[in-house]
Amino acid sequence: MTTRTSWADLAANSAADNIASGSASGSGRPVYVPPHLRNRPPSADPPAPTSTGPASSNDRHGQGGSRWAAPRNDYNNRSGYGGGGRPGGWGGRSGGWDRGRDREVNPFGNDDDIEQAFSEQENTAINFDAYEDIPVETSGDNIPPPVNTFAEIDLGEALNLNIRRCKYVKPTPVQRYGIPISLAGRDLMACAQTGSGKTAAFCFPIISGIMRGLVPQKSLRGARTVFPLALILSPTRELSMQIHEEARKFSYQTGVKVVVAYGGAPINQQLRELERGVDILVATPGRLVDLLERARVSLEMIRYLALDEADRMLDMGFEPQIRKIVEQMDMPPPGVRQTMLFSATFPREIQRLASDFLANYIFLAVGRVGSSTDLIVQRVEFVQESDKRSHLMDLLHAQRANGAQGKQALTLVFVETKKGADSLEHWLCMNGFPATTIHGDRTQQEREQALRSFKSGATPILVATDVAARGLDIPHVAHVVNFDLPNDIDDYVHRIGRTGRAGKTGLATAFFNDNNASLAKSLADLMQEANQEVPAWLTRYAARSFGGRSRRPGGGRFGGRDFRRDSSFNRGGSDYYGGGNNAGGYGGGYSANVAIVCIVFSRGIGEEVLTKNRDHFILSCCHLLVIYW
Ligand SMILES: Nc1ncnc2c1ncn2[C@@H]1O[C@H](COP(=O)(O)OP(=O)(O)OP(=O)(O)O)[C@@H](O)[C@H]1O
Repeated sequence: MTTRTSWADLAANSAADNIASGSASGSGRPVYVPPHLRNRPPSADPPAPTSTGPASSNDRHGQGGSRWAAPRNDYNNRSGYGGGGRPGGWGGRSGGWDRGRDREVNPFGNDDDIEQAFSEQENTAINFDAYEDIPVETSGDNIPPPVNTFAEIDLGEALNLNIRRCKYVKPTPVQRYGIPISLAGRDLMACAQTGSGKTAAFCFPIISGIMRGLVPQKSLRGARTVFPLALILSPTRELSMQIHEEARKFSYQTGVKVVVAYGGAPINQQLRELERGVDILVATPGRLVDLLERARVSLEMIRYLALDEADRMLDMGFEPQIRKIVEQMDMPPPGVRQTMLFSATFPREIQRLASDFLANYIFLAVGRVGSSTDLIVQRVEFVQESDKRSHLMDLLHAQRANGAQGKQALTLVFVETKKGADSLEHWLCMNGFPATTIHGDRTQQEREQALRSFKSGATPILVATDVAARGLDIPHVAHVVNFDLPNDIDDYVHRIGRTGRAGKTGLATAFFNDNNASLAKSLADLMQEANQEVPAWLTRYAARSFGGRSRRPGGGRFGGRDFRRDSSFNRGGSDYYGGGNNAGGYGGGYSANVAIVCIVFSRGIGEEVLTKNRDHFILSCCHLLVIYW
């Protein structure tokens, strides 16, 4: 890799006069300076060196302690909430970390110069035509209007520069609508299709808000507790790492510091990183609870809370932890903090739970809630269990024969169990197909190594459990194979969404047999809605089946979105929903037509049935009485 000056650094340094120093004068010791104090006149210190060495965005954990400044000092000199507005516009805030001895690693690498980067924009940009006709619905009070360009949004100079470095030419629909809503300080529940740019939609307003210095800072002198201003929670370690990497790019030289904390990695290293200062903490719930219980992190100063894959974060697996973090620690309540929930799927009962975390929020749906994008060609093939391996082999051979014209085409294969993943990987390797696995029984190091090897194309087949189903943005995944279909149609939507991202097309193949009968109806409905060819045999299965675990009330393009519009929700005198725009066309959906359902089970079976069908029960019942014997 070349180590010449990156275009990003050149651009930043051309505005050297504006670079905020923030170094502790006199001490010679670099200190963390909170963002609201960084908009200072340039100091005598030299600007940051323009070459950052060969560090890549993936070597975060190998950097030892050299990346950031010494432990943060007291930063009590603060502005209050909402205080001050934006004096003098944004132009002056392009500096970042203390530039005494330490420097911010350039997360864009050192690969391009300015000219080259901008000339490449056209080629690499998202295919926006793919989003032209996408239906968008918003509901709630006083909804800020959408924008058409990033230039229309006052995000700040340094962030705008990073958006250009990312080669984002214009905002995707979820960004066009979502960013103005969040910048206006409103809570948001946003549902948009996989691969449509939700990460930036929640990161930009957070970074911009912190840059504006509207958030007070706090530290306790001598204490080791840190007080992040924003918290981004995601369900998996790999997704948290990815969000962290994205957020670091967006916040490069803005002065906003992003730190990640997730399980499976040594906590001491993460503690050290936190001690160097944190504005935005990206975390998985388990590790965050650990940090909170050790009193190493306080949520007292949280101004922004974002839940990525919010429906997953609020389903049974995570809900208790999320409630603990959000409701039982020291986080400011809804209305004081700003809360943003994002996902591609938002079952109604989860929306209901989620509303506990929000204040007078706006609901945004880009495309139908939980729909898949029609950029993904979906195929379903009837394959008996015993034939699955040979069928997969046929697919892979055909793929090889068709060739990807020198480009690395990656295949992601989803299976049900961790054992199944290991055994399929072994079998593939034995048959000459380089494969690796990612699942919960592998060490974190192995998981990260597997992902790296897959991304690089060294092992172009990744066999995965649902741990890789959500959020991961891996370029060049050309084919997703559902070797084992999931029980839940929403999981299917997220899995196939690992391909066909950012306006690109992709292919998803599912192996279906009698074991998947309960998914037939929701799968057929989903495919039909995404203009896919539904095999006649699947339609017959669908006609026979009860409907699977479909949590999609209403049906039709705009059936059932914001749950506040559901008549059964409003019946009890609830007054959540306050109007909105684009009304009309909402399907009725489920109604609470069963007062009490009494289920009598033997213990083991009953628990399993209940666990698997909880959401369905919640949808259909007001009260559920369960008796075991
Ligand atoms: N405005 C934009 N212009 C060009 N590319 C963009 C833009 N916004 C996002 N992208 C790119 O699109 C890809 C998908 O974005 P992202 O991972 O945020 O999708 P997502 O909606 O969160 O998907 P998922 O539902 O799977 O989590 C990323 O590679 C991102 O860099």
